[in-house]
Amino acid sequence: MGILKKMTYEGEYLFDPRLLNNLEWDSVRGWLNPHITCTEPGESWLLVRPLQLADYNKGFLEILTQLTAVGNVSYADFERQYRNMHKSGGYYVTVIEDTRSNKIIGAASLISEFKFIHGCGLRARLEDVVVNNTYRGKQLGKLIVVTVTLLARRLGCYKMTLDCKDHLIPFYKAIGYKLEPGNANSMTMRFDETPKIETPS
Ligand SMILES: CC(=O)SCCNC(=O)CCNC(=O)[C@H](O)C(C)(C)COP(=O)(O)OP(=O)(O)OC[C@H]1O[C@@H](n2cnc3c(N)ncnc32)[C@H](O)[C@@H]1OP(=O)(O)O
Repeated sequence: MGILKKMTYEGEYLFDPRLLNNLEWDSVRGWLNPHITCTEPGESWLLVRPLQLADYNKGFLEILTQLTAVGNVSYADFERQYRNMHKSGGYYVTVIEDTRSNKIIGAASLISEFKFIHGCGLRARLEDVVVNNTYRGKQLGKLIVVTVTLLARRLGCYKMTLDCKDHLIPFYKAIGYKLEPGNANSMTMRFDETPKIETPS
């Protein structure tokens, strides 16, 4: 099974695309109106899938600049970091492609983390959510976030958390995220505005 699984996606996708099939979309009915899913996103030209190396040339980094500073990332940098993520495991960078233009128009990352607590459980973090500004307001933000959230559930994570600006609280509340009383603070210590990309030894 291990070898078969590797042959079908390794090198092609950051993670096995079959993980996005048959997620529990019925459990989130009402959050997206009309109801769309990652496998039936409402338009034939919308494709929700794991990140690929080829996305470097499909505008993946360009849309991330609508979220934060990306810096000068060469293809070699991108490939090294992609392979770091693949090797490390636990990185589920998911994108939406407009197949008419072959451009990445949305992205969100689920990062899973092994814990000793919660019975050696797995927790999830939501990171780097963005939709290209010309495609906003069409539920694609909700679609990509709910996709990776359902994926976290499928992976067996006991919770998924995120940090966001105040004005986005209603966006996340509409898709099930809650501010837990006494537990909704986010604190930061910055070491570097543009962290270096390094390969773990
Ligand atoms: C964990 C993190 O990564 S937090 C960082 C989030 N990303 C960013 O801030 C990057 C810039 N912003 C974006 O890329 C987009 O505005 C996103 C991803 C936040 C939302 O994408 P969209 O495709 O526009 O979202 P979508 O169409 O699914 O909107 C759903 C609802 O959220 C609301 N909403 C969307 N964006 C915003 C916003 N910036 N501020 C307030 N409300 C918003 C919409 O009004 C809509 O409400 P409705 O369903 O009642 O009409």
